Amino acid sequence: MRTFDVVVIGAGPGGEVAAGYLAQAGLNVAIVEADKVGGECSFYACIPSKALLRPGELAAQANRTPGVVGARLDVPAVLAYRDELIGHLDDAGQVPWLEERGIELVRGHGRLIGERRVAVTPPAGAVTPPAVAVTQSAVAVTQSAVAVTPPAGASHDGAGEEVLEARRAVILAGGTRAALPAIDGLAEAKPWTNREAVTAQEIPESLVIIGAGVVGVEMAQAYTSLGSRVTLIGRVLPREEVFAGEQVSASLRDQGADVRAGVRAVAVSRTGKEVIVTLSDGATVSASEVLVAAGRTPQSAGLGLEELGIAARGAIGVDERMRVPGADWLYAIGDLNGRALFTHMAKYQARIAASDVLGDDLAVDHLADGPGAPRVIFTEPQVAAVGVPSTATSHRTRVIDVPTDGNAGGAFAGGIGGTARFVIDVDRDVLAGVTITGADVADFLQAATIAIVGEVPIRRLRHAVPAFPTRSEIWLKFFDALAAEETSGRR
Ligand SMILES: Cc1cc2nc3c(=O)[nH]c(=O)nc-3n(C[C@H](O)[C@H](O)[C@H](O)COP(=O)(O)OP(=O)(O)OC[C@H]3O[C@@H](n4cnc5c(N)ncnc54)[C@H](O)[C@@H]3O)c2cc1C
Ligand SMILES: NC(=O)c1ccc[n+]([C@@H]2O[C@H](COP(=O)([O-])OP(=O)(O)OC[C@H]3O[C@@H](n4cnc5c(N)ncnc54)[C@H](O)[C@@H]3O)[C@@H](O)[C@H]2O)c1
Repeated sequence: MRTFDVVVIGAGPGGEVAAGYLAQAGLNVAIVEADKVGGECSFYACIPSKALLRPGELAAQANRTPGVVGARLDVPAVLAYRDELIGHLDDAGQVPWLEERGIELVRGHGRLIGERRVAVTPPAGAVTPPAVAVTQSAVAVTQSAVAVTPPAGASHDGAGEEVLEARRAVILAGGTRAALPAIDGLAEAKPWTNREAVTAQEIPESLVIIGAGVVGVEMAQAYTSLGSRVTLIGRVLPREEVFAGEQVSASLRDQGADVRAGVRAVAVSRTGKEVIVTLSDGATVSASEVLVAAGRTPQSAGLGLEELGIAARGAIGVDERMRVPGADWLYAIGDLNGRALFTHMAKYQARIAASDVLGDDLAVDHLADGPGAPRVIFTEPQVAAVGVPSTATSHRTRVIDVPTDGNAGGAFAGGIGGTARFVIDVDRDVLAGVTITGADVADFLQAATIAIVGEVPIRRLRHAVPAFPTRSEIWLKFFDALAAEETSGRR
């Protein structure tokens, strides 16, 4: 048995940042990873999806710009660029980051076998790694060859397990996998999940997407731009401001996608090369492939939690320090705790958990976590939002909408339009939520996040002057609209 100060299970963005933070503080840290260092984000989620989206976004923007004609995609080159960014599904490029910080990487599946004890089962076929074919699609994904040689001093039981002991804490950071909803025939139809969608080597002639949440709309955007005939099923971005879903739907339709927002998928079947999806209104849609984008399942089963008396179904509940109630040595961060399924929030929670292990207090009264966390959806238009939508707050609010491109800077922005909505908590005189749609609005979000997390009073915020001619003048338009309302209210 080897002993460390902290053992982290899962080397996605959450686990890596927690391990890095603790190692830099001088602690002796092990990180256990069953698949790829870098996690879902690096290989099957954020990075490849954005690599597929960005070229189409740029080409569309260029073609909307007066004086530019004929920008178009070279699809094989887009896929090659994506493959390069995900290291051809080999995590060798990620491991040095751990090594440089002196973090011990232990390959295998980790599970708790007692207080501060983790058993690691080496990956199946660890000595001669097999090629794992993902057969349900045009994709043949070969897992990176990971030879696991037991390190000096390691002790293994008869099943090849190694036991690690943590002096201080265990941090669970195992993330999620795509949920397969109970739709008749879905599993048998071998649907694509996010993994096949973002690693495909061929673009199917047509694609039907079940679920129009974040994964659904981003993949609808990407595959439409890459030449697939896309049908998107489900209410579009139901957790965001209604106008955001409407604008994204309208834009996808303009680009040629078939958006069926009022229905749900109720049955799926595959006949030969065709998948047929039956909708709740009785209609059917056929396509070459079906992508299920209907939410995520936390990877909490098989972690040994039930044996420790901790509920192990679904997301693992945590307090504001990311501690699992009833076990002061155990933390759960990132997607696994279900609070805010974003890479930046996994990394944020990692810093909170690590600082708690170190006895510092980063966690006091923070407003950044949970459903109001900052988020950007990389469609055309992009949707950048932080805090609560106007429909989801119980406070007395006032809503101010201004056009995203209704300022001098917007004249150069590619002509896609969009809306910037500011939701004011009237009693506290602070912003409760901001949603901005439009071309290239992702980086607008941080100003709104600072205003909300900093609880900057609106009367103070008016003195934050945006430069001319920048698109940040949406803030000026917001203050103008607010002043106009106040003036007319006084008359
Ligand atoms: C298609 C798609 C696109 C996305 N795009 C974005 C985006 O643009 N921006 C954004 O902020 N978020 C995005 N997300 C969400 C983002 O991917 C997640 O929020 C993020 O990956 C969560 O990080 P994590 O560290 O919690 O978990 P993960 O990245 O899921 O990593 C968990 C790791 O733990 C390992 N593991 C699990 N259980 C065990 C175990 N028992 N033993 C050992 N190892 C284990 C897994 O193999 C994995 O490597 C996207 C998600 C999807 C599906
Ligand atoms: N840009 C980003 O930051 C980004 C990108 C992708 C994913 N993510 C994260 O990943 C999470 C998971 O994304 P997701 O899209 O899988 O989940 P989601 O929860 O955002 O959306 C899933 C949608 O599928 C719908 N659905 C379920 N069953 C259905 C059916 N039978 N027919 C039609 N619709 C059905 C649900 O009602 C829901 O609206 C997101 O919440 C987000 O936090 C972030």
